[in-house]
Amino acid sequence: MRPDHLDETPFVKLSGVHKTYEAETGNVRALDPVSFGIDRGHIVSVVGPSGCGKSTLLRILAGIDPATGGQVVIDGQEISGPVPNMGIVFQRDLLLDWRNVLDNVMLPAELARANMDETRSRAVALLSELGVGDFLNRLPFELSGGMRQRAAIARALLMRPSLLLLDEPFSALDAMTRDQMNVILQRLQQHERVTTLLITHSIAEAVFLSDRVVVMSARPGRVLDVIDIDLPTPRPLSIREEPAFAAIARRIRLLFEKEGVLAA
Ligand SMILES: Nc1ncnc2c1ncn2[C@@H]1O[C@H](COP(=O)(O)OP(=O)(O)OP(=O)(O)O)[C@@H](O)[C@H]1O
Repeated sequence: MRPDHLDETPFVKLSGVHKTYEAETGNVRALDPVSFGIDRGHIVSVVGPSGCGKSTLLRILAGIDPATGGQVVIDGQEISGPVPNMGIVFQRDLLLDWRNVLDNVMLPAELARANMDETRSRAVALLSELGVGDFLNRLPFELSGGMRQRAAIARALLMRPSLLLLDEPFSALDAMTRDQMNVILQRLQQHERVTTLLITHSIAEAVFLSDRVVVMSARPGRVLDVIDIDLPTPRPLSIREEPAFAAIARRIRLLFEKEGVLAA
């Protein structure tokens, strides 16, 4: 673990970010001060138990929910409102039912009044890379959950965001589709190199996809450990059976066991 969980100059830097919700039924301390960094082009995962403040952290980073205290700096600028040029994917894909796949992916280009020809080529290329190039004219209801989520990822990446936020994007998918999505996302990241924060409940997914894993305690969430994942990339799924991978997963599991989050 780095002494202060921070790099010299990470692209994203959270310093002492904390959050207390003021609700009518009383205050909810959701996040204790959290500090870590995300280097440019890296994927950092936040893994932690339900209710530990992971989504809160993501919303603070997106600038759509203010922190109670602390500082978020993105590319040298402290954020004070919604972060421009950000891509976001939630557990629910939020595709528009009446638009076909290509038109769903093109939505951010329309909103930004971008050059439609150029962005359409990028949309088609992204969808092909994601394995849904043959489904451009299909409506969302005609697609499986995994295919819908691929379209949602293409939409989030279309405008080349400087930051990609993934809030448990694969947790509604079956285990095999989830594995497949992990491989696809990793392959895409090999050339997109977009700075990414991934929120997940899955230790294996976090270790497989990430350059760094932030391990959170139960609510109020605090950082239990920040682990740099030095496994070579690209990683085949079979890496999960290798001792180095298993050792990292075990280290994270033991932290949760020690906290009483997982039964020992
Ligand atoms: N707007 C709100 N007002 C009051 N409390 C809130 C609000 N949003 C979240 N909370 C509380 O803050 C805590 C953290 O919520 P959050 O959704 O960030 O957790 P999470 O780790 O993402 O959970 P999960 O893994 O189950 O999605 C929870 O106890 C939740 O009930």
